Amino acid sequence: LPPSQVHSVLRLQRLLGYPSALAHIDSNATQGLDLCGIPPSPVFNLSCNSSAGSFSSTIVSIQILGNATSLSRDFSMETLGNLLSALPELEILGLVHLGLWGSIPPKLDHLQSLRVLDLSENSISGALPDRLRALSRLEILQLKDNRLNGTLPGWIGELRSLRELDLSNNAITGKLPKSLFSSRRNRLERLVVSHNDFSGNLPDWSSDSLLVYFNAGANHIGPAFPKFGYGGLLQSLLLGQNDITGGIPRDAAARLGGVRTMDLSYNELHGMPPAALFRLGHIETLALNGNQFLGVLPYNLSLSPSLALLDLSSNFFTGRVPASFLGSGGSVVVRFGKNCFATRVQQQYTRSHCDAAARKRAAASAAGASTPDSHDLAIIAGIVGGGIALVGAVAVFLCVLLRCLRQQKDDKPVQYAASSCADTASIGVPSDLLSNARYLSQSIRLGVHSTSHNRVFSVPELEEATANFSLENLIGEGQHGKVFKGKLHDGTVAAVKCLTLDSRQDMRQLKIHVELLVKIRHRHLVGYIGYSLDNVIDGATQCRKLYLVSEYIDNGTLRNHLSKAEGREVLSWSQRLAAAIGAGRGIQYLHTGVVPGIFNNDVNITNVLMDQNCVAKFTDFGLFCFQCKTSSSVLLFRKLASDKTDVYNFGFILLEILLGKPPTIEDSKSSVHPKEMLQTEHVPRYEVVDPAIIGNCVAESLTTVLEIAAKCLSEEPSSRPSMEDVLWNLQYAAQVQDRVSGECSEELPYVSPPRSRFNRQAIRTSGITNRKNESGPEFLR
Ligand SMILES: Nc1ncnc2c1ncn2[C@@H]1O[C@H](COP(=O)(O)OP(=O)(O)OP(=O)(O)O)[C@@H](O)[C@H]1O
Repeated sequence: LPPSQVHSVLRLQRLLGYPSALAHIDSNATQGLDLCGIPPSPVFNLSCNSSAGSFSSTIVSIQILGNATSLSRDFSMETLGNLLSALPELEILGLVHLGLWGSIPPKLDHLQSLRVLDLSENSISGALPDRLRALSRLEILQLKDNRLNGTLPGWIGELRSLRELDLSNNAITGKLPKSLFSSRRNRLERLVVSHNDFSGNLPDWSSDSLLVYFNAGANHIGPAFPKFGYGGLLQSLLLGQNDITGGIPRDAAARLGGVRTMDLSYNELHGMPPAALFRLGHIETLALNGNQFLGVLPYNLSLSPSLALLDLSSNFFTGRVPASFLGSGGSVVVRFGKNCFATRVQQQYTRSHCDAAARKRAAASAAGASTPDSHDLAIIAGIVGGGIALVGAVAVFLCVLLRCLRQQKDDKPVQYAASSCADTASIGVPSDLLSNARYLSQSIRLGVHSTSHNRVFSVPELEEATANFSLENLIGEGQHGKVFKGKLHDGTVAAVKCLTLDSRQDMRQLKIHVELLVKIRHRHLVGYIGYSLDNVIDGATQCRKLYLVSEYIDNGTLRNHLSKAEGREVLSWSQRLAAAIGAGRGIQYLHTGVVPGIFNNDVNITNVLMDQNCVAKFTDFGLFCFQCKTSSSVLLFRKLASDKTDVYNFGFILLEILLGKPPTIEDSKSSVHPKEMLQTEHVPRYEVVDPAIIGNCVAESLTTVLEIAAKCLSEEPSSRPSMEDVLWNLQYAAQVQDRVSGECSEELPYVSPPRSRFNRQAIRTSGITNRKNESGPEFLR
């Protein structure tokens, strides 16, 4: 390399605060430094080109993946721009998760050969500088997860070579430029602008657009439904959480014939979705939930055979549930709760709830407060036939009224009952699609780390990481298989779990499921970093291997922390509550934060791992369908599973934190099984509680946990509480404890006293909490 280029790399290393990705570059050894010879790794890649007949090379690619949260005050984007402009042959530039801050340096326009520019996951602010329009060879522009603002310039769609643009998770405002949607201007196939502040209608979509993937979820796009050209190539249309109002035009299905994933959830769509939408030839995921659709779906509504997930929940549908939604044996998951269907399946509201919404909509249409949907418009057009506007308005009113009346007549009179089930639906986290990147951004919003690691590993890579799955690296073995400790290429220490699969299992569905699992991120879940699916099928067993790679959590299980082993102090009552709340939050996220929910999660105290900061993290989730002998459909599994098994098993975790040891008959001082001690006929006794917590544990707090544990362990699933209810009680218990003892276990929201007081009287009189401390709170003695 010419010395000037070596110098630039060394200056870059200094400017970026010596990130660990560049640790192997000796900044003092300018002489003989072979930058072009450094082998590529997942965090650093530098490649060079040497032209024929020339003795020197030139740098054509630099990719650095950092782990910084922010760079020092001395950092300057301008300096970065100057420095990079000294590498004019650069074709690929990736500076990801390095904490870069400031505006994009205009000088990047000197990099005329640039094909890939990736500055994702930094803190870059400001607008896109106009001078970047000179980058005519740019094919991929990734600026996601930054703080960009301002409007999106029209020239962005004029970059003739552009194939992929990702601006998600920024604060960009204004309309999306028309140029982005025309193949005459660019080669764009993938456009991701989700989680910004874009507003206004989308420009008409020309039929020659090459877009295959379009994600503009979580903006303010609307009110008009976008107009798509016929015969487009679009496969993923993600427009959830926007402001699109009115009906879905009847010809939308014909225009979107190739779509596999369609998310229109959480808009303000109303009327009736066209039946053709449900029958799209390639559709796999269709999310229409969280809108204002109303009316009666045809009982014989047919669904496309390719459909795997249909979400119609949280609308105002009435009448009978279409037969296809309840059909058994198929692999489609249909969510239709929170409507007013005449069924007790999934949670339904009473008919009056939906009728009120229908009246409101009719009134709004009549008052012209909202745009009438296209169907209404067609009828108006027919009636009015180009007549006077006033007559038109009256006609709209009459028409809507007539439709409502006809609809009421058609609906069979059914007794609608409000569901008595606890509301386990999503709270705050919107429904989502299996393949939607919003999972990641939601997770990031929930305060979790970069997801850059998620990837497919090769088997040799994992063999290298675990020294050929050597015994020294074996951490343990559970019902799903062996777990090994391993060191990945980039130095990350990971746990590698080997699962055995029946080769007859539907690999496509399994892959969808695993790809979802590796995207899930939550503070209280051990994240899966990636996976590897071995293609070799064992001739004797007809099984194949799946390796799941997850974060390595090295502070033992919650069970380890309840006994004095390895010089560890046992957890206090507050700490036990914090751990239970943490694990519970992780499990609740699996039930309600992912759609369809993930249940039957092998909830078990040895699957609650403690990190160095004593934060509890639940692991092994989503593995219910991986046993070798099972060949049933993954999606069907998910459809049939419920949260009540997890709640039951969570009861055992609560029991163990109370007892301080595994709840087995042999260990119990009593002849009654500890679980039964919590039931009505066997009132809990003082002796069952771990002596280590007696004395610092507030009686009210303990009683609350005893009660909710007893409820979780009810034999009858319908008597068990939801995870949300359990958490609510645990938070109350922690709050009572912390207020009195002054221990602060974790930041907890304030909760009022528990709603359900299960068998409180029996427990109170059992001798467990009946001694009042004169000087204040009741401590258990
Ligand atoms: N991500 C991880 N980091 C550190 N240790 C782990 C991790 N995952 C599992 N382990 C450890 O590996 C061992 C085996 O775990 P595994 O989950 O397979 O079985 P288990 O929890 O003991 O039983 P079960 O199969 O019933 O869940 C346990 O000791 C567990 O603590």
